[in-house]
Amino acid sequence: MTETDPVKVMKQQVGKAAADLVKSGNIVGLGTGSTAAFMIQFLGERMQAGTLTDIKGIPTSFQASVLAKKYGIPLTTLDEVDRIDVAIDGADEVDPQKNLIKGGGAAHTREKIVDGLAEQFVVVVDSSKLVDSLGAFPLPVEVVPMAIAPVMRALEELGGNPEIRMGVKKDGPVITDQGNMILDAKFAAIANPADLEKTINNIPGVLDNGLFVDLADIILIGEIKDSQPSVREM
Ligand SMILES: O=C(CO)[C@H](O)[C@H](O)COP(=O)(O)O
Repeated sequence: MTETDPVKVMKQQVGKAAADLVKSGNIVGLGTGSTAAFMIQFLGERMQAGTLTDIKGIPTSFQASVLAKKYGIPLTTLDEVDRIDVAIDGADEVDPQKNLIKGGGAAHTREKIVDGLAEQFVVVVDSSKLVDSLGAFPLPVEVVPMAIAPVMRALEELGGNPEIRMGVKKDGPVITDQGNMILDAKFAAIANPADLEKTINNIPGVLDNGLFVDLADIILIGEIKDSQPSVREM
C-alpha cells in the first residue's frame, strides 16, 4: 500500500479487513462509497490470487456495479438469488448502538434493501465516523421529484431544515440511480433514530431516508494508533 493520506489509509485497511471476511461461494452485497470501493478492489484481488472463488455480488449502486465489473466480480440480482450471505458497506455516522446515517453518496435506498436482506451486515468506516449520537451529518432523504416542495415543508415541521442536494460538475440537483432527488435534513440532534426513520418514511413522496436502525451486525473501524494503521471491531 503506497497511500499516505491517513484517512485513505484507514479506509484501505478496513476495506481489506472486510474483504477478508468473505468466503468462497458467498453472495455479497457490494456497498457504495470510497471505503466500500477499497473492499470491492480487495475482493477482486483475492479472486485474482485464487483465495476466493465462486462469489457473486449484488451492487447497491451504479458505482458499485462499475467497480465490480472493473475488478472481475460477477454480478447477480435479487430476482436470481434467495439469500445474501454478507453485505459490506460504508457509513457517514455510527453511534454506540451501531445505528447509522448513510446516504452521503445518495445510494441509501438500494443500500438499505441489500444491507437489510443480508444475513450479516458489516459496516466499514474510518474512526472519524464514530459519534455519541447521530445527527451532525445532515440526514439524506430520497424524494420523488414532484413531491419535493411538500416533503420539504413536512421535514421543516419536524425540525429538519432540509436542503436540496445539488450536483458537482452538473448544474441542478443530484438525481439518484432511481431518478429521484435528495434532501439533506439537518436536525439539531436525533434523540430517537427508530422513530424518526419511520416518521420520515411515512411522508408521501419519500422513498427512504438514511437512518439505518438495528441493521448493522459488525462495525469494522479503521484507525491509526502510534502512527500504525489498525482495524478494530465494534
Ligand atoms: O452511504 C453511502 C453512500 O450512499 C456511503 O457508504 C457513505 O457515504 C460513506 O462513504 P465513504 O466510505 O466514501 O465515506
